[in-house]
Formats: sequence, C-alpha cells, structure tokens
Amino acid sequence: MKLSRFLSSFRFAAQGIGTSIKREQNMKVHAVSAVIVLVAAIWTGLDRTEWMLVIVLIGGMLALELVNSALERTVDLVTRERHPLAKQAKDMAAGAVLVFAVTSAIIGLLIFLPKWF
Ligand SMILES: Nc1ncnc2c1ncn2[C@@H]1O[C@H](COP(=O)(O)OP(=O)(O)OP(=O)(O)O)[C@@H](O)[C@H]1O
Repeated sequence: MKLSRFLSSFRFAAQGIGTSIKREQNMKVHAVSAVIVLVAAIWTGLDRTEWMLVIVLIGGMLALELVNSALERTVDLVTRERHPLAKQAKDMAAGAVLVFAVTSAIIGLLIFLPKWF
C-alpha cells in the first residue's frame, strides 16, 4: 500500500470521527463522559490493570457509537420509507450501544466505588 494512501485512510477516519461528534448528540454525550471519566481516573489514582480496563471501555464505547451512527446512515441511504427491517436494524444497533454502556457503567462502579467509600 502506498504511504499517501495509508495516510489518507487516517484522514478519512478522522473526518468520520469529526462528523459524528458534530452531528450526533449521543456521540457528544459519550465524548464528554469519556473526558469526565478520565479526569476522575487521574484524580482517583488507578493501577495499571484498572487503567487498561477504563481505556478499553472508553475506546469500545466510542467505537461502537461510531458504528451505530454509520449503520443509521446506511439504513437511511437504503430507504427513507418506514420499514420494519429498517427499524429492527437501527434498534438492534442502538441496543448494542446500550448493552456496552450498561456493562461499562457496572465495571466503572466496581473500579471507582471501593476507592471512594
Ligand atoms: N426507515 C425506518 N423505518 C422504520 N422505523 C424507523 C426507520 N428509521 C428509524 N426508525 C425507528 O424510529 C424510531 C426513532 O428513530 P430515530 O430516533 O433514529 O429517528 P428517525 O425516525 O430515524 O428520525 P431522524 O432520522 O430524523 O432522527 C426508532 O425505533 C427507529 O428504529
């Protein structure tokens, strides 16, 4: 693969992240939450394993939200009509985000609560 092509793929990926943050309310919420969790982690003081967990969960959450946004756009591109399969596709992707968010919140509480109380 040519270097310029390789670098372009990073630029396009950065554009995708930028568009998502600009246009998706949920992505803004996730990005702000990520900053708050990182500040709390620095303030609390985590060990190496806890940091790895926090970073994996934040990265996974943001990546999943990006995939959800991409899927929503793909569905809208395929049809602007109301269709049960379009609803199922969007709702399942949203469900995936919810599952990961709840999982992350539970692990976050398991990491932070014993250090605070
Ligand atoms: N093309 C579609 N056909 C059937 N249901 C849909 C379709 N698009 C979205 N939905 C469903 O409508 C509900 C609301 O979705 P959402 O909040 O994304 O708004 P939307 O209908 O896509 O409008 P907008 O695109 O303006 O945000 C969700 O359950 C979603 O799955």
